[in-house]
Amino acid sequence: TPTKIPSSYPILGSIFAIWKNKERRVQWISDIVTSTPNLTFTLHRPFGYRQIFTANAANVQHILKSHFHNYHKGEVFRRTLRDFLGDGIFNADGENWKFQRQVSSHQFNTKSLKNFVEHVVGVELSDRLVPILKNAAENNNVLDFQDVLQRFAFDNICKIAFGYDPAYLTPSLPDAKFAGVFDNALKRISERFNSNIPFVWKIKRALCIGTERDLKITVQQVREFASEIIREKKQEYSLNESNTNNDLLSRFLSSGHKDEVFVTDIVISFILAGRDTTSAALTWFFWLVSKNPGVENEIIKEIRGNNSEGGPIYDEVKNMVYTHASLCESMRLYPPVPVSTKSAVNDDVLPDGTVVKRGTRISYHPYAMGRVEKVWGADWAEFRPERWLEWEETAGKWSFVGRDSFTYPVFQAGPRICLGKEMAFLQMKRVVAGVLRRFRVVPAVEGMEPVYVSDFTTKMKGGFPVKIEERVDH
Ligand code: HEM
Repeated sequence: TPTKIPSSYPILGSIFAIWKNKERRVQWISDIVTSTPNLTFTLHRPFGYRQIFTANAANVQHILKSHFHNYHKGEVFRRTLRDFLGDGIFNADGENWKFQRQVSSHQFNTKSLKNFVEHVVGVELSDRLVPILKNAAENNNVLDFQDVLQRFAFDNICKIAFGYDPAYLTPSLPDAKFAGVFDNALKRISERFNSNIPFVWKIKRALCIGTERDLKITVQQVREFASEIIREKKQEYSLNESNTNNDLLSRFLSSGHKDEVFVTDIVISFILAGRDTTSAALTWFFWLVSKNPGVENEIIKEIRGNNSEGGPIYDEVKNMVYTHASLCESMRLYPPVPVSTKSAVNDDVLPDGTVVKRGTRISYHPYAMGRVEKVWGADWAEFRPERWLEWEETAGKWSFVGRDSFTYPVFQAGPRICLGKEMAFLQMKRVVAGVLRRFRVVPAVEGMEPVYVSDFTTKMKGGFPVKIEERVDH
């Protein structure tokens, strides 16, 4: 294919092309990157700002692992997000990052994960999601499945992060105050990244006008809400030092970290990480499955093979190989985090020869990487879980054949690989089993082709309207 690199002009850079493609930034960059010989290109933004995009696995390994110390979140990223995320793990580099990573990692040990999938996810599923689906099936209602899955994930992550249940997924699908303000704050902060002239937001912030004024208000609301819960927790602690709650906040409090601002930062980062990611993955997954009945049948065979009442738990969920492959395959095409950006600390040269100047922003692009023909073959556009599987003739079952995390960096890779990866898979597989065992999820509009949009994570534009059918043979 001929390369599609946009024209660039002095001072203005490629502003016209950027502007023209602003509604489909991710797909546009993906088309360009996959058309270049090295799977790498440099976008010239206005005023001399450069940004390198790459879908080259050797470059990704270089940035995320072998030269990890040269690629930070960096000051631009940190300053842009600081008003919302403070110094939470998502917005931290160096020692501060290391410390948070270390304390939080205990939240993801086998015992915590077991508890999470059996209790937190299990209860949300049986007490909330299944009754809502049953009701929709009986009344032939249309549900926005994206919204339902976001509510599910929000309840879950709040319980993990600070042992608080916002009860966002209840039959009336209420406006939960915390979720609402969190959403608004996120939308406003991502506008900073998407503005074409990078410093305009700073002027607006200094003057406290427009979107920056709204941002200030919503961020304050998020933080007040979080602080209130934290204060309650601290009080619980002072009354009962031996409290053995297993949420993340309790873990930080019991390790002696009681600085309210700092623990608020931590909690907010975790909510951001765990909230829209699994719901985005599942939304696209259910759409793809609805279009591929052969895949749906295989998944159901696997779930029923597990055979436990009320849906499979920890060990069985772990063993759902075909479902695991189907989730990997849907995230290859629709990665919840489509692009992730680092900043070079010093001058460097990437393995493909691309020269990187100190301070340059460099983004690896999982969305493009799932579309590279040389890697996935001529049928890359097809949803085919079997590309992740091998049939073991003697055992009579599938086994999973993973890709290395640099070819498939959907969860990032290297020292900062997603902390919640295993938790996310457990949660998603439990939801898939709990839903598909009993229901069919059918797009309300036949032949629907959703529009992929993204800020930090991806969404289906306008939601995913579905009808729910209860299986007669469940
Ligand atoms: C399908 C679901 C998920 C996907 C695709 C995903 C993907 C990612 C990606 C790409 C990053 C790197 C972001 C960056 O720094 O640019 C990341 C980081 C992170 N994720 Fe996930 N994530 C998922 C679910 C979760 C869940 C459920 C949790 C927590 C409960 C979680 C916790 C984290 C944390 C704490 C980090 C920061 C790690 C660090 O900087 O050291 N993630 N994730």
